[in-house]
Amino acid sequence: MLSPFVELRRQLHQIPEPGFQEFKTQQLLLEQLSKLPQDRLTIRTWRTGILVYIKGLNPSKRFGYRADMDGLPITEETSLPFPSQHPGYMHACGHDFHMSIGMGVVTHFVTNPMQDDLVVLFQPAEEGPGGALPMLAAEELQDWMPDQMVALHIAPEYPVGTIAVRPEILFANTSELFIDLLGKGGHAAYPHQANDMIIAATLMVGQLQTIVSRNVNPLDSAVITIGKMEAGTKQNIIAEKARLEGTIRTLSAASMDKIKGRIEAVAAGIEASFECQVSIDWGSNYRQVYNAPALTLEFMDWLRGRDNVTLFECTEAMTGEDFGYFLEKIPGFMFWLGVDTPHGLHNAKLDPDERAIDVAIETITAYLRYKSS
Ligand SMILES: CC(=O)N[C@@H](CCC[C@H](N)C(=O)O)C(=O)O
Repeated sequence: MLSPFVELRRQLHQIPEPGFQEFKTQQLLLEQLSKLPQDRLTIRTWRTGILVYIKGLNPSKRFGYRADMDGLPITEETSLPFPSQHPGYMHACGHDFHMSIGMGVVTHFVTNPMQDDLVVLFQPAEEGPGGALPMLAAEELQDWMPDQMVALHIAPEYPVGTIAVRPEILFANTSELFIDLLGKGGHAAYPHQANDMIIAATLMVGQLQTIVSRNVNPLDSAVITIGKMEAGTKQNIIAEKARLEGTIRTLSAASMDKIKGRIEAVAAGIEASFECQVSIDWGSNYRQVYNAPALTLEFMDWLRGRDNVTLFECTEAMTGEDFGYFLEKIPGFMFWLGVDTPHGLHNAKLDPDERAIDVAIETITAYLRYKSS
């Protein structure tokens, strides 16, 4: 028999939706919540997100667990019997896991309350444009603000039963990057009468790749990835426009500022040499995920005494997470949950091991009960 939370994960897996369009996801979660005993439960919605309050027995503080909700624009290539029913979208970053674990935590505490209160936040739009910052500012959260936050992220590279974490920085600062190049289109046979934005954009991609290697201190990790490039309309027309879409990752805020300055300088150079216009949009920016040192070390010590999990002290990762905004305001931490699959995050074949769902629910509920006693 499948655990109800594995079953829920499979239902969620079939309905991945873009950020702030998680309508079916919200409805499914609300339906699940309505089946639970209601005496300790208060539910609020905010945009496509959900805030769930579970009253404790004799509360003196309020804990928070956050699960992100959105899917990614990826066409699923798994051979799962419950694939995405939304063409071109997939839960390829584990948010289906994060939500079903969140529901497992809610279900546990409505039937076995702890001393303290708990707020479980189902947060939209983690992949972009970022739901954490506006959710933190939402009226619906102000009188429910937790005193401590916990969140997790699935980790394909670790076996089931592994929890990987570290104090201080876990994930990088991020900035999206959208670059539009506007030149002059023309006939393929008359390049001297046009400004070809395919040539300008490809040169720009090459120049962007020199920034990390030449301008950033090698001891301070940074990444610039261009993940999408669009240009042109037909094989014999010189492209008037090109667009590059990417992301910047840095461990330090200073490197982020420096990289942005260098990108502007590269753009000015391309404008001068191609007599074109280059405009840059930094999209959404996420703060680093900074795990509160004392709480994280205490969690790690507590994990060492558990026999259903193995603790691994990991290094920082260049992934980003808008949970960093929660940790900027509220002490807490994020950890990696091992789900043992050869395919990485954002891969069309990602197939995390569902046994990790119960491991996570058990670990989070036991930890919160320990903290609440
Ligand atoms: C855990 C994870 O994969 N998070 C995403 C966050 C994306 C932030 C933003 N859209 C960007 O691309 O900068 C990641 O790609 O790390």
